[in-house]
Amino acid sequence: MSATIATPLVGASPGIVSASNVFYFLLAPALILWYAYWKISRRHLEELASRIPGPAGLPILGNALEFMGTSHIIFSNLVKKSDNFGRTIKLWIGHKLLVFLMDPDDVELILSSHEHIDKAAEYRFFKPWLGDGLLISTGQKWRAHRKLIAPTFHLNVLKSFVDLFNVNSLQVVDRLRKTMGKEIDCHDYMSEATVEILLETAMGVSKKTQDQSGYDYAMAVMKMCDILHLRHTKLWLYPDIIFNLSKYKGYQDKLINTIHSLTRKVIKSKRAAFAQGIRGSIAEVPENIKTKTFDKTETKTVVEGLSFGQSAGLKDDLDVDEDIGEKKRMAFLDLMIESSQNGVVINDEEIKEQVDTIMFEGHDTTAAGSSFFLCMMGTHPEIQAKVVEELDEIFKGSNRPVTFADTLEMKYLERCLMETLRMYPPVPIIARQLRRDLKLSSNDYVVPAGCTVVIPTYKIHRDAETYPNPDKFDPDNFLPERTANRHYYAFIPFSAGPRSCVGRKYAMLKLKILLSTILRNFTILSDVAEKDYQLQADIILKRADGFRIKLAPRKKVAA
Ligand code: HEM
Repeated sequence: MSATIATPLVGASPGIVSASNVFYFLLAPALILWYAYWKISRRHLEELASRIPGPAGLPILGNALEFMGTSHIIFSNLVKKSDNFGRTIKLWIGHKLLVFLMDPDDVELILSSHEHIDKAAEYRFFKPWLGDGLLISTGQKWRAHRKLIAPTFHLNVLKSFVDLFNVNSLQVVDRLRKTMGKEIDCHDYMSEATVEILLETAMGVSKKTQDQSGYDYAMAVMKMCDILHLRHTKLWLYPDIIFNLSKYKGYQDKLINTIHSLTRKVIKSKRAAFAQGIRGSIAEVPENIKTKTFDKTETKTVVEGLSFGQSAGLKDDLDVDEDIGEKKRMAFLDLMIESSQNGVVINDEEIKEQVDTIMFEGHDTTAAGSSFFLCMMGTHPEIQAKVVEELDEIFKGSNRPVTFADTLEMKYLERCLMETLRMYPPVPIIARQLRRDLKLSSNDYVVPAGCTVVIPTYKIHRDAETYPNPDKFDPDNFLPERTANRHYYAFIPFSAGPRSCVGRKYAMLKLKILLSTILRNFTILSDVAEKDYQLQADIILKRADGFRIKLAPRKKVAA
């Protein structure tokens, strides 16, 4: 159908104009008006931004060219460039303003706030995968679900996981034993193990009943993170309309399908167990691994601060002292299913979103943390020897499994773990959307509403004013006398405040059991110096060159 309209304005010849001519005739002024309105609405943001220091950018593109090249090149360029500025830096990616805050006083303003809790717009790329789960949701939904989920990671729930942490750690040791003397990428082993541990503990299903290996799931997650990182750094892939036309969309759909098929199976098998009246994990623990017989720790032990990854003096909703009652102390997926049965707090779709979120956040972070730890042990044999000396003191050559009480004795190992998380924080940046102008504490700058505030944990943890000799792996950075004098917000591997990591205590307990079990069995060897690590930050911090180590059997100390 031809769309023409008569117009008296254009005379008799030809007497009519096509609708498309009118459209283009009106489009130009409309665009000019829209641009003028857009510029005026951004005047405040641009004016405040102009006072904040940052590298010079190009018209329209801003600093987008800084994000060219491989993940490793982008990461090392940004880290190097940021050394030329102070603790507040701005960057423009096209029209998007990013303000990096590195002063712990300013970091505190954001992380301790109950107002600045909205995640940055870039987190929306996670949506097809994680839906509106705890990591990205905000407002009332986030508050209600945080309140529901945080108690499922209470220490008393975690203690019931100790045996399964042991069983799974011993199975990793069996897998690693087959690699003696060969160079391996330990991240492959850690990813598989951390997925399987999550399945058997927080999800409470048996990994044997899942007909997909933890490794396949972990690899799909890793590739998904590559795509998300690409979208974060390549300006043209921001709009869905362009991304959906790119080759990456089909690839992403396939990966999400692999990831979601595991989630669906997990929920299905948990529901089936629930229907049979089974509560708690259905994964089996062999009799000889059950620690009940020798762990004499009081059930109500409350351990805060550094033992569980938090700067001494900081508290969050995981540090609840009171015993919250037997009924409420359920593991994550048990509680989700039970709550959904009355449909009020959480519905089926929301359970899926939360399971996807916990499966991702719970495995990839700890896989990176444990892999960096093993590399540190290989690169610093003298430090490894001290960790082993402490383990020999605790276990006296016995093969017995690790108890909760043992983990509290692993003070030196804990300091090495903290130092690993300082130098190689698995979540290297945290980003929030600012809804209101924010006057900084450390200087006179005002960060404008509408920008993305970036908290670069990696840089904050390597600040020479806070950590003398920041690029040296020194577990003594976490001696009580040193931590006591440090700003709480200068060490934030698990973030802090109301949106801190809900899995912080889970991660610390699991890592101590997993890593001590590996070190009791093997000597870790590595000939790659830290300066040669090729770091990349595809959402989670990793080594682009692989986490390469070798293992040798360790001789047991006599009992
Ligand atoms: C070494 C291990 C871990 C590290 C370094 C880590 C770090 C973090 C960080 C920095 C955040 C804040 C992210 C942001 O604001 O964008 C976070 C959030 C979160 N983490 Fe972890 N995490 C670890 C392990 C875990 C584990 C084991 C779980 C679950 C079992 C978990 C579940 C979560 C969840 C659900 C959130 C979102 C919390 C919220 O927004 O309310 N994490 N984590």
